[in-house]
Amino acid sequence: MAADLPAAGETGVSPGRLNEKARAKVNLTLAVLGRRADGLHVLDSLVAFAGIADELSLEPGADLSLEVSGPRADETGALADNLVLKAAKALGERHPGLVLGHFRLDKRLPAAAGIGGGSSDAAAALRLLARANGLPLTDERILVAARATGSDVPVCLEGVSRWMRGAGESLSAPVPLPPLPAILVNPGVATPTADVFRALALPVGPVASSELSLAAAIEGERSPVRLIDNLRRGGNDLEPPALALRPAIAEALGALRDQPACRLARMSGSGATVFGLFETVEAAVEARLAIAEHRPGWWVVDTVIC
Ligand SMILES: C[C@@](CO)(OP(=O)(O)O)[C@H](O)COP(=O)(O)OP(=O)(O)OC[C@H]1O[C@@H](n2ccc(N)nc2=O)[C@H](O)[C@@H]1O
Ligand SMILES: Nc1ncnc2c1ncn2[C@@H]1O[C@H](COP(=O)(O)OP(=O)(O)O)[C@@H](O)[C@H]1O
Repeated sequence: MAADLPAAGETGVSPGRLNEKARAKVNLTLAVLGRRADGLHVLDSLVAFAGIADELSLEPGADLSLEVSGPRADETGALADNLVLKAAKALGERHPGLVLGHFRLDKRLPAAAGIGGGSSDAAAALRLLARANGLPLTDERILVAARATGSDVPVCLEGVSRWMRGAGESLSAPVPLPPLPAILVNPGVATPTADVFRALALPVGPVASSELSLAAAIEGERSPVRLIDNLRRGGNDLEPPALALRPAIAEALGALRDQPACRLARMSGSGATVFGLFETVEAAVEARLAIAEHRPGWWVVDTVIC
């Protein structure tokens, strides 16, 4: 797939192709604290990133264009609606004369899967444009463009673990986590985010939440085992509506829980991807092999989350 879009800036001297990884986002916990008058939901979520990633590159130039290839290219929808282009245009509107260029996306992560593939691609596009234009990632125009592109894009901008609050616009300082051996399992059912929030059927206002803030318990934790114990005290409030819409998610969670070494199995974001946490990489690989053997149609990868 390829398309050319109108020029939106001056040609800079091409310093060559720039590359960025767009890592999968994982919501280790996700509490829904209420619904705002604008309809968006107020979240409190510990967001981390996995090693598995899409690859995005940019050949800087005057014209904005994108080509998408890779095993999951077909899932990204219409090229003109790609979040890479949305992010680039959002920044171009706020920065006249921005050097743009030709993006190439190698799409490996499933789309509409709760692991923010599109958001992470959009954030990688902003990082590439920042590099091509000599802008710091803290430039206000980049932050505003990230927010305008999607709720998950700001946290994906630097791609380090943080508490994400509000509708994604409020981020904590980085929360360093020990590397967590994990597997990601997607049972092959696209799960649009808006459908899952709608299924929660929350009225506008706060919800009574019994969930304790885990921030203090997790701060500075260097032991994966204790971290997983604390994460177990949290949850994902989007699991019940997502499971009602997509029963295959319950099967994926069941497959993880059947693995004796799996210490925590939970859905990420609005699904349908679920993650399992393990104490060692070897245990994660063994579980990945076992699940993949029984479910050849599912996307099952081992990775490390941090
Ligand atoms: C739920 C989360 C958790 O990280 O992840 P995903 O499941 O999408 O990966 C995110 O908040 C999703 O962020 P993102 O995927 O960027 O969503 P957006 O495009 O901004 O919003 C899509 C739609 O979801 C609903 N939405 C989104 C975020 C939010 N806090 N409240 C909402 O109600 C709205 O209906 C919105 O129109
Ligand atoms: N680069 C992209 N990668 C994936 N999906 C994209 C991309 N650009 C636009 N989309 C659209 O955005 C929707 C949400 O994608 P994604 O960010 O992967 O899901 P989620 O919000 O569940 O984490 C997809 O259904 C797809 O139509």
